[in-house]
Amino acid sequence: MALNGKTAVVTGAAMGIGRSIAELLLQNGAKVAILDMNEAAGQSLVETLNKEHGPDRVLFLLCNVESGEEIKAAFQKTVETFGGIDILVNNAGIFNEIMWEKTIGINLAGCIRGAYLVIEHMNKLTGGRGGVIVNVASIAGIGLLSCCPVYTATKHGVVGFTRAFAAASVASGYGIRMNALCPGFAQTDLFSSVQSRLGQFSNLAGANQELIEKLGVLTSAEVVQGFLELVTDETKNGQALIVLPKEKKYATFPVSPTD
Ligand SMILES: NC(=O)c1ccc[n+]([C@@H]2O[C@H](COP(=O)([O-])OP(=O)(O)OC[C@H]3O[C@@H](n4cnc5c(N)ncnc54)[C@H](O)[C@@H]3O)[C@@H](O)[C@H]2O)c1
Ligand SMILES: CCCCC[C@H](O)CC\C=C/C=C/C=C/[C@@H](O)[C@@H](O)CCCC(=O)O
Repeated sequence: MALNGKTAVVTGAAMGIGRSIAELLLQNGAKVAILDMNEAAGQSLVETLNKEHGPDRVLFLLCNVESGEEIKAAFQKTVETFGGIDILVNNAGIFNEIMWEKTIGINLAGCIRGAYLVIEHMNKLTGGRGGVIVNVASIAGIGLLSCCPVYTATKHGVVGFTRAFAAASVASGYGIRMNALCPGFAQTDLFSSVQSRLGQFSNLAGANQELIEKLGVLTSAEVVQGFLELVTDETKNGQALIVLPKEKKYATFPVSPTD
């Protein structure tokens, strides 16, 4: 899929990985709706991007992905402004083992909520032009991170949802691809604040630090190169792309648990 002229919606795009994804999409000629619950950061980013990319290509919409109503309204505004939605990036996420139900509500339910609400705008069976959804999971969606069982569960959930939805979309003729981006540690606000949000497993902070030193830390710019591949390569559907500082590879899964 060529990005030029396409319309993308990116959740949690006021900063961090989401911001880098929005910038990459703009650099490649797409129009972008930035959804975030941080209004000050979102408005300030749009002012910067308007100067860099010209007016009328970027839109900030205040939206908490915990609310289906807010997501629905933001998608509607995007369609009215840009004429449709071709790409959805479910990126909004938090790391908080203390507020674990909120973590599930944002990281996993927020992703499902976004996907199910964008179907009406993309589904070829109901007059849409098809599209692609990328869910920002994590390598904690493939392997475990013992310091954060709930974060790990949400990201495993995102990967499972991605694989099953992709198969369901093919079987149903929706014309919507879905892939999961699975980065390792990346230098963002989420990453910097982990220590104070480990809750009952803060005793495992040291072991986690050793893992960080072993795997290294990605820049957001490195993460988004993987994203570009998942969006533009039309052969990729139901894939989970692992991105680490020195390598990029697709996750493999057993064909069937009974094999
Ligand atoms: N930083 C890492 O090491 C890392 C690694 C792998 C995957 N990820 C995933 O990447 C995604 C982005 O993380 P990041 O590191 O850029 O985080 P970040 O904290 O830097 O940015 C997250 C953005 O999401 C927004 N947000 C949070 N909750 C929201 C909500 N309910 N509704 C709307 N917006 C909301 C925040 O306001 C912020 O702008 C997350 O899903 C995270 O799990 C991060
Ligand atoms: C505290 C992490 C905050 C950022 C979370 C991000 O989503 C990044 C996750 C990055 C790395 C995950 C690595 C998982 C590795 C496992 O597969 C395994 O190799 C290591 C198990 C070590 C352990 O017991 O925790």
